[in-house]
Amino acid sequence: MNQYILALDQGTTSSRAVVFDKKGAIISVAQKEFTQIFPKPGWVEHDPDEIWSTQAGMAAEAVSKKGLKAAQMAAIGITNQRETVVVWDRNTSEPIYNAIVWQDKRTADYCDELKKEGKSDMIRKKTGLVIDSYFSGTKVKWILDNVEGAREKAEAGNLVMGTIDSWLIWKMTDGGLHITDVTNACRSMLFNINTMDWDDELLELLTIPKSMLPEVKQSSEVYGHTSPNLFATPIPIAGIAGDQQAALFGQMCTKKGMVKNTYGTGCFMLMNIGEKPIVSDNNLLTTVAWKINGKTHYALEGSIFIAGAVVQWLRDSLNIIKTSAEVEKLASSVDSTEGVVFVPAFAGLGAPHWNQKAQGTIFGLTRGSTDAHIARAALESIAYQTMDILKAMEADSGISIKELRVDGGATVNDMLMQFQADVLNTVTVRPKIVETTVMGAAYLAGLAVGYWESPEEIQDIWQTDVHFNPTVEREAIEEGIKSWYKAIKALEFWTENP
Ligand SMILES: Nc1ncnc2c1ncn2[C@@H]1O[C@H](COP(=O)(O)OP(=O)(O)O)[C@@H](O)[C@H]1O
Ligand SMILES: O=P(O)(O)OC[C@H](O)CO
Repeated sequence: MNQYILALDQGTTSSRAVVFDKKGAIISVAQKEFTQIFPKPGWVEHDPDEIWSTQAGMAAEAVSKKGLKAAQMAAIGITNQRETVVVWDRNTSEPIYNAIVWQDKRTADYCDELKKEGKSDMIRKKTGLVIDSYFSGTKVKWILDNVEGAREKAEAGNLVMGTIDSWLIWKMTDGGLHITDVTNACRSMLFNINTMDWDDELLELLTIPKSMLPEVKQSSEVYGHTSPNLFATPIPIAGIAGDQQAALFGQMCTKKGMVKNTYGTGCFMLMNIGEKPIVSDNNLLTTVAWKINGKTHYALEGSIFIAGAVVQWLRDSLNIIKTSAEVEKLASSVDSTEGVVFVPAFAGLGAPHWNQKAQGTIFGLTRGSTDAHIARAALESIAYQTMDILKAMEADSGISIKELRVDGGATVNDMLMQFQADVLNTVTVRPKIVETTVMGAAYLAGLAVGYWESPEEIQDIWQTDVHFNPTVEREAIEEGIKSWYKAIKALEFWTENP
């Protein structure tokens, strides 16, 4: 009987399940979007039960399509939207509040207080992170401080917390496992990336009881098996990684200096920096790339909060396109933005600016500006934000980047990919299979159970589809870059002078 790997990708906007074969080919896919909850400006929540029901539903669908059977799955790998956090009751498995999503800004003022108290250096050295509401720790503190009775219950040992990987595995094992992996733990602002353990000083600072925390595991090992309530045959759960680290692995950026950028809701660029963490001098994050066979690899990361989401905004709020795909045609209908610059800071600005209070702004509008100019400026903003991060990465690592491997939903847009290559003046490489996030999770699980023998075996699966080479004259591009920096400066002034 043929054996396969089932990989689950619980993303910000949808839950997906994909079955892979040994050659890395996709055998079946199931995907479902779920509800985004915006209770107040700047707040973003998900219903943990809907996350679970959509993810479990998609897993069941993927393993039963095309005559497949659960018993054929050699292992399950899990990858997930990171930082988004759930607090639930250890005894009933009931969440006590919605999941607070990574984009949620409700703890921005508290983060500013921590900065004023002079905690930035200590937190950066221990966690590799800048203080920002993006990370899970302050979100958990908010739940404990604001949900009635939560703190007492937590202190009595009755509440547990976890990122989406923990929550899914808890549900998949009927509460049998409360675990996470190093790549998710390191996004909590509670985990020390030098000692590779939860940090008591940070837990005390954020007043989070240690009893709430999951056990931290490697990214590739057999953690346990699914409960018989999920699939008739228990399947080993054998890989966990946050989605961006999974994509780095799925892109086979396994050597120091290799870089990938994922263009989804946000954009996340990661550079493999080897087995020693580098503290960034340029406002990037240092993050754990993976831990396999006892060896930890680190990455520098630049996180952009709004990338493909700006296209959704054009579609859903401005209604100037009907589908995301239409943006390419509209943006290509003009040769330039005619001076329009769009900074889509709908959720503040992430790396390297870290401006929590920045808001989306469009500069340079004239009576001649049209929806096409705005659409083009929106796409260009994705490339400019990526450029800011690439420059910071080169400065931190001292490595000049030779090629950028790309993946994620927005990479189907050839115009965007070409513009990206032009702005970076660097070749942009799109692989044949752009499902690298979920593939990364499959690889991690497959390696743990011996489905694949070694990363070298997997290396041969990764294949290039298109190389986008820089083409245009630098002059026009440099003009555009100058305008982008002017816009970022103006936005800084706007937020500093409320
Ligand atoms: N042709 C396109 N051009 C630009 N952006 C696109 C295009 N098609 C989809 N997108 C964007 O890609 C994102 C979805 O990518 P995906 O990798 O599935 O995201 P996520 O994992 O964050 O949910 C959406 O924000 C969508 O607007
Ligand atoms: O679900 P995605 O692909 O938007 O990724 C979200 C990131 O993990 C947030 O850090």
